[in-house]
Amino acid sequence: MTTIATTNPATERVEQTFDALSEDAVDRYVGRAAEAFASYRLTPVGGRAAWMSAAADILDEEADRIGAMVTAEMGKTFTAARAEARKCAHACRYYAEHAEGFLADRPADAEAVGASGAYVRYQPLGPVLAVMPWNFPLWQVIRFAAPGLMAGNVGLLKHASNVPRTALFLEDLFRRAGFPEGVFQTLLIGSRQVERVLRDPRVRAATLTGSEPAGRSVAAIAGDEVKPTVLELGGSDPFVVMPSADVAAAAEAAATSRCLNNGQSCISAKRFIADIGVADEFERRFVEAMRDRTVGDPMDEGTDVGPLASEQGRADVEALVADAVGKGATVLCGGERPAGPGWFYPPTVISGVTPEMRMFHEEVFGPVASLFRVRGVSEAVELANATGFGLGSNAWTREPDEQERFVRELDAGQVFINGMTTSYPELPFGGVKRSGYGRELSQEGVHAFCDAKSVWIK
Ligand SMILES: O=CCCC(=O)O
Repeated sequence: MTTIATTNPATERVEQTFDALSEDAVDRYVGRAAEAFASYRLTPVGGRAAWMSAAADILDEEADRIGAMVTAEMGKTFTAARAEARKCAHACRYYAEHAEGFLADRPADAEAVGASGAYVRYQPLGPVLAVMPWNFPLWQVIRFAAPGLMAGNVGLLKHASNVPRTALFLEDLFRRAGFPEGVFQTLLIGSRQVERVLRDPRVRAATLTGSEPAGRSVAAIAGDEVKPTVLELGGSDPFVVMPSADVAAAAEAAATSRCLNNGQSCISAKRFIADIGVADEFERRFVEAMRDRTVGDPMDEGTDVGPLASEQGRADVEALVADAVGKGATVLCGGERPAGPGWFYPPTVISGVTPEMRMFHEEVFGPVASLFRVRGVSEAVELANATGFGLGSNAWTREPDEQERFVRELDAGQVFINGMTTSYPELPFGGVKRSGYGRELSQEGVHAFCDAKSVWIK
């Protein structure tokens, strides 16, 4: 039985528990979604845009309150939680402004197909089940919902069980913004109830951001039902530093990326690969920057790193570090949990990580970096790609030829040169290999849940 509860990771105190919906209730929610879709799909895009802009205004106006709610549920710093609310507002506005263009009919060569007119029309799929994680509990949902709803779909959210207040807030947000009843609903359900919803013929597609096992399971059921899916799974992003790089800037960005969201972001850089020409300097600066991060109360605006979201999450990180150290790796900073309540874990840098260690292959979902040394671009690319994941990637070099090689050869859905991987509504987001498939955000995110209907007229 899944516990749906708000437990403050900084205090370990359970603040509120929630009952999961009964099967009958879930059935009513799905029915309401199907009914809402029948009329919502016909609403003009301009009307949807007005509601989406209203959602953006609420997110901006209430960013402080929303931020405090998120911090209390999953432990990210208040500063980061408030920034997340504002980023969501920006995304809602972006789709309100651009969706009409993304959804416009695309003309085709009528003469070539023997027609007097031919074009492609983008039409919504229907109710989409969104299975979402706790790490960016607002943003991960908005990343689907803003483009998805603008395209005329309706959403059913199954959020992670540790962020129920945020999940309910999101339903309320879209209702208050003016979207018709049933267009966006939160299902407070456990993961065992997901299969039934996904197999319901009224649900037409699914999107999942989360772990690889969860992705496999949802994709397998959806495949059996012949329903499309978008999967955004884990990552173990490389961060390469070459001799021509601005090493000071790279080291600071490296620490920011690794400590982002208390180390719990799929696109945090996790494996730091420095060319031998700058490895000593990079290591010194990076370890210093990681040591300088302030760990503490996530509500305090001076805190850089709050607690991990769960006790299990911290135990998983500790097990990966212990495995590496037990097999000969060296801890350069951090590596010990602090005393006292809260699921804190300090920024940690580890060198000497080898393929025998779990950390070499697995995603570390906490502020722990592994450090490697290579000679030249070919070795850097080989090591960067020596992972089953392929979400984001970062390379620091001022040499145009090297930049082009990293762009071409890194196996990842994103490559950032002289910067850290970040998601933007303006750019498609997603992974390759075991990091998933399909794209969210930008025009691709709108089309992900559309049928491209070919129209031929004589
Ligand atoms: O955890 C992965 C998503 C992070 C983001 O979209 O910024």
